[in-house]
Amino acid sequence: MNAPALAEVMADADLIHDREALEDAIETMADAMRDEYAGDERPPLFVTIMHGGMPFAAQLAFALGERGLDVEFDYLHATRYRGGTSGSRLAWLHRPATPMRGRRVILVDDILDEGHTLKAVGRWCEDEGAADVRIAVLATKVHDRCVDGVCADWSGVDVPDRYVFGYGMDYNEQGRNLPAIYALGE
Ligand SMILES: O=P(O)(O)OC[C@H]1O[C@H](OP(=O)(O)OP(=O)(O)O)[C@H](O)[C@@H]1O
Ligand code: HPA
Repeated sequence: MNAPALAEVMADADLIHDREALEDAIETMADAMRDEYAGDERPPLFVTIMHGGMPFAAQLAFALGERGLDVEFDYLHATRYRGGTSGSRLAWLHRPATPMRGRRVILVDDILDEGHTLKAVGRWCEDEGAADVRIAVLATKVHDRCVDGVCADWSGVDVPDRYVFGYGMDYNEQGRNLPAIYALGE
């Protein structure tokens, strides 16, 4: 069966965080991140987790640049939801090309939900020899199902324990470019 169209879903959805709130949260996060890396000789490796992390990563990168912190870009694609609303086995679609050995790595993603994605990706970076792996997410979902030992070093906003979309996050591959976060109607 086809998923409902975005317009239908939006009619029932709740606005959770508007664009202004998200942009403010990103600015605040950039202040803290700049302080963490300001004294380093080499720029951190800023790894965007596709697809969902892309809009947030772009905005965070500009906010860091504005504060004088250079970052080196790479990206990876690992997916657990594949357009659906519940997670399954993690599939790697692309791994970063930049050698991780000795690098300080920032993993940049839209949401920390149950944490399986960031746990697996973080472990892979460590296995590749990263000196330090930190996590920056736009949103953290509030529940008690997060895998042990995974938490974001920087998180913009909390979201309720509902399926959320917008600002990079999809509802059946729709709505990623909405400039706010919504929750599916209950
Ligand atoms: O904490 P978890 O429960 O592991 O879920 C979080 C992950 O799920 C989403 O990715 P998704 O698998 O939907 O891939 P996509 O970004 O390409 O949509 C999101 O972008 C995170 O990477
Ligand atoms: O609530 C969610 N929305 C979109 N993508 C996600 N990936 C994990 N949880 C979510």
